[in-house]
Amino acid sequence: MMTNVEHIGIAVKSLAVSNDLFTRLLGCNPYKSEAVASEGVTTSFFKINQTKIELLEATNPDSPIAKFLEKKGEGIHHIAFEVADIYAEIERLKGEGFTPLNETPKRGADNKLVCFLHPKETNGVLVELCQEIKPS
Ligand SMILES: CC[C@H](C(=O)O)C(=O)SCCNC(=O)CCNC(=O)[C@H](O)C(C)(C)COP(=O)(O)OP(=O)(O)OC[C@H]1O[C@@H](n2cnc3c(N)ncnc32)[C@H](O)[C@@H]1OP(=O)(O)O
Ligand SMILES: [Co+2]
Repeated sequence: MMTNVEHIGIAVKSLAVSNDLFTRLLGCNPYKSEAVASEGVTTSFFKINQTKIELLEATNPDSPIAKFLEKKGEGIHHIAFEVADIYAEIERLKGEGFTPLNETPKRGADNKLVCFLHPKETNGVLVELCQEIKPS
């Protein structure tokens, strides 16, 4: 089952500009910046108590973020939920009639395994599942 909102993903044109904006807005600096080449993004993470904000800038024109920006402009891109066992959650959601975009979890940012559901199946909200990768 999903346990909490792990992060809110926000598509931005420029991390440099938005890092400054969110630093002023939230009153704290980002705690990390990380590129995820497989997704064509560079991310920047802010954390206030248990709430995380993930800023995402596209690193190539084929990136989902580039397409999103082209179509919708800057704004909330996805909501990520934390799960304890992403494999079990994928199976549970399939049993509920959802079709995960990637049945095999992929490596995300911030030391996570991730999976996405299509916004068409979730009232127009791109949903991400995140499981912390535990040290083996
Ligand atoms: C993993 C690293 C990091 C992390 O947290 O660890 C990330 O979060 S990376 C985030 C970037 N990666 C992804 O978003 C992967 C999952 N996304 C996708 O596979 C695609 O973006 C997909 C399938 C959601 C849409 O791709 P498509 O090529 O179909 O794009 P279209 O522009 O044709 O969109 C089709 C349809 O969906 C609507 N749409 C697209 N993106 C979103 C969105 N983020 N939220 C809501 N709706 C979205 C788009 O408007 C189109 O609707 P239509 O009514 O047909 O115009
Ligand atoms: Co995310």
